[in-house]
Amino acid sequence: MRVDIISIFPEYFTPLEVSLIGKARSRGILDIRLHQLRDWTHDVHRTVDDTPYGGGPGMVMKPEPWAEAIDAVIASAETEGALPRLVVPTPSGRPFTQKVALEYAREPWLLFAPARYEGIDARVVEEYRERLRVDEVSIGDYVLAGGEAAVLVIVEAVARLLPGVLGNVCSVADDSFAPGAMENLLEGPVYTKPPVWRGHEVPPILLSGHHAAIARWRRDQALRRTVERRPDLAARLDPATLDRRDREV
Ligand SMILES: Nc1cc(-c2ccc3cc[nH]c3c2)n[nH]1
Repeated sequence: MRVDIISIFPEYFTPLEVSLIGKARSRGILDIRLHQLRDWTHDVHRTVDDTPYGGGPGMVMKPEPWAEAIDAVIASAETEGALPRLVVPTPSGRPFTQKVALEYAREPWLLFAPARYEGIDARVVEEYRERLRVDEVSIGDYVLAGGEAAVLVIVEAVARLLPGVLGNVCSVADDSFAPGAMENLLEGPVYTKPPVWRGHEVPPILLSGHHAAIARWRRDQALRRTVERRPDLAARLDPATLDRRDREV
């Protein structure tokens, strides 16, 4: 997968050089390319923003630098054999969920446009909707100072789904929210050695070796945690699933 990120703070993405993503890049699974938006300005101050039409606080990102940067990145579409999906993080976007992460993980090429200030002139998204698939996505109902942190979140959530990135394939299938058995379910508690730590014992079932009973216990813990912490997700569960939780307690 190729990932292009255009930003006025490319140094924000240094974390993508370490850990799982860093290894995936060195193994050629991920090809992440960073671009400084200001390289597509033509004034001495390398200006990327201006005052908002209609008044109001803050500044808006000018359309020209973004369009020149995006055009430059997608110019290599011929060699890529396809155009990228343009992803624009914004508080007003569609929710970025595990389902969307799985969708993105199937894409050969993602192009991220993290904004700053009050956002990017709306005509940029309008312009590229004619040529690209454009997604305005939100990573949650809170407001960041810019889109870079959202891009880090999205890239990590997507990269870990790519074949070869995570060591143990099973761990992806068991993710919270993963389609199938874990859909709309939170993961339950996890434990490792020592069996007793500061007087806290590991639940005995986990040391029993009874794999079917352990699987049932884990699902029950996931159901309990979901009902307690995320009633909105629990409401989507099959009532029979919830009933079974009660019977198996
Ligand atoms: N989910 C979410 C996205 C954002 C976001 C995205 C881009 C910009 C640009 C300036 N502030 C921004 C905030 N906040 N929260």
